[in-house]
This record gives sequence, structure tokens and C-alpha cells, in this order.
Amino acid sequence: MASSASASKSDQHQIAKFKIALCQISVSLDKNTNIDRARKMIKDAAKMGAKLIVLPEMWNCPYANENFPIYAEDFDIRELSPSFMMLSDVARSEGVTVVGGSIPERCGERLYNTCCVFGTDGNLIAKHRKIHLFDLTGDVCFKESESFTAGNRPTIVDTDVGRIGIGICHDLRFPELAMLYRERGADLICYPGAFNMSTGKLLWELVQRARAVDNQLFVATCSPARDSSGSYMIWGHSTLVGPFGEVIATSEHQETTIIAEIDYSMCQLRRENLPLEKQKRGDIYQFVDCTNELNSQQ
Ligand SMILES: NC(=O)CCC(=O)C(=O)O
Repeated sequence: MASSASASKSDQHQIAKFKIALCQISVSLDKNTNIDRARKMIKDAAKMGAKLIVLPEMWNCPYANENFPIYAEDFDIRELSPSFMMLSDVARSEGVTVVGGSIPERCGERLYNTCCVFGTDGNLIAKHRKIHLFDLTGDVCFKESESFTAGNRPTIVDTDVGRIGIGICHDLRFPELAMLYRERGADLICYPGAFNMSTGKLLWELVQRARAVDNQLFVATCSPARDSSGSYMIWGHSTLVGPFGEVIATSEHQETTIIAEIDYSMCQLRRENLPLEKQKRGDIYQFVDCTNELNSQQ
């Protein structure tokens, strides 16, 4: 398994266009039901021609601190990892790349919020542990850090459908991570996520479009469907955004699968028309203490 990119950009651009599926799964309390549902949605999406299939954050487990340890899987013990094994099997049987949303991962004493990426042969090709844990107070309160340890590595992976950067939900808020992925050659960033009703309405689309337009690349998000009986109400609205910040496809909050086309030549076009990389003034964006300089100008 590699979590860093190695194939050349010319390999990547042999695949210029393909279909992506965003499976907005309705997550129940029953883990086996969630696994069966996810398998069916992936198979159906593959039948509709999707080559890359993205699942939501916490698709095997309702998003709640009390659930995470119960639904967690230790990926080193494959017979106790039914969610992980299903993703691997279905990626291989359907010959698709799967960005497997996230599930709680147990590693020794620790839990991580982890996204596994599987190649078309069913092999695990990357594993992203959520870097920025979601701790929020206000109208909605949640403290992921009560359950999870934060990951400490960015994840960029070469797949049959190009070089992809991976983040999980709150990771989307941090522009530096997306910039790093762009610098390392990603044309697509996938963020499985589960924004809440309070920040979702205002910010979910805004931050996706910001990451896309700043970096002139595609951003794909995939959320669970909303469950109005759950303690954490999910915003839904899985979305694909293009490199001009345009919303290519989106959904409401119910269970659904979005199928949309990614055309990497659009990144090239946007970057040629507006060469932000060349126009950047890295020489003046330095985080240095300018207090003395500012004082002397007054
Ligand atoms: N699951 C999450 O990381 C939620 C992030 C979120 O809602 C936000 O506002 O950020």
C-alpha cells in the first residue's frame, strides 16, 4: 500500500474523462444492513458506468461518539473487518476504484476516523486517517477528539482514474491541505463528510467551491443521508464541484447516488486561461512578524 503518489502525470492523463459516483447512503443502527446497502449501491453505480465510487464519512456506523468503538474494525484482523473486506471484494469484482468513505478504525488502544482506498484489483492502495478532528461548540456540539486520535499524514494516491488527494469532512475546512494536494499533482480531492445542519447550510458548498476554485481542480464530497431520528443531524448534499468552482452535480438529503462526469482537461483549460500557479507571489506570502516594518511606515 502506498499513501504517496508515484505514477507520472502523463500516466494520469491517459484517463481524461470518467464517471464518478457519490453514494449518499442512509445509515442505520445495524452494521450488516449498512454493509449490504453500501455493496448494492457500489454495484449499481458500477453498472451505470462509474469508474470511481465514493462513500460517505461513517457509512457503517451512525455518527455518534458512543457508536465509534462498537462499530470499529481492526484492519489487520480481516475476519473481524466486514466493512473493509466488503469494499475490497466489491472493488475487485466490479473492477472499480473505491474511496471507501470512512469507518472507525481500531489500532491497538486507539481509534481513528479512517478512509480506505481500494484499487480495481481489490488491494488497499491508501489509508487516510482524519487529520483535523471535529470539535465544535455552539448550536451543535460535537467532540470527535473524545473518541479519535488525529491522523498525522496527508494522503495522495495514484489510481486508475488519476491522482487523488483524500480528506475527511472537517479536513475540508483547511485550505493548506488542499493546496498541498494540488502542489503534488492531484486534479481531484475526495472528501467523505458528514456536515451538520448548522454549519452545513452555510458552509458545506462554500468550502468545497473554495477549495476547487483556489486550486483549479475537482472536489467531490459524499455525505450520509439525513436521519432525522439520529442525535447528530446530517446535512447531506453530496456534491461534485469543477475547477472553476462550478457545482456539476449535487443532491438533497435523502439516500441517492449521484453519477457525474469528471473531465480532467477542464483543469488544464482553467489553468491555461488563468495561470494562478505562475501568478502566485510566494515571495510576499511569508508569515513573518512585520510589526516593526508597519510601525516604521506610520
Ligand atoms: N464530521 C465532521 O467533520 C463535521 C464537520 C463540520 O460539520 C464542520 O462544520 O466543519
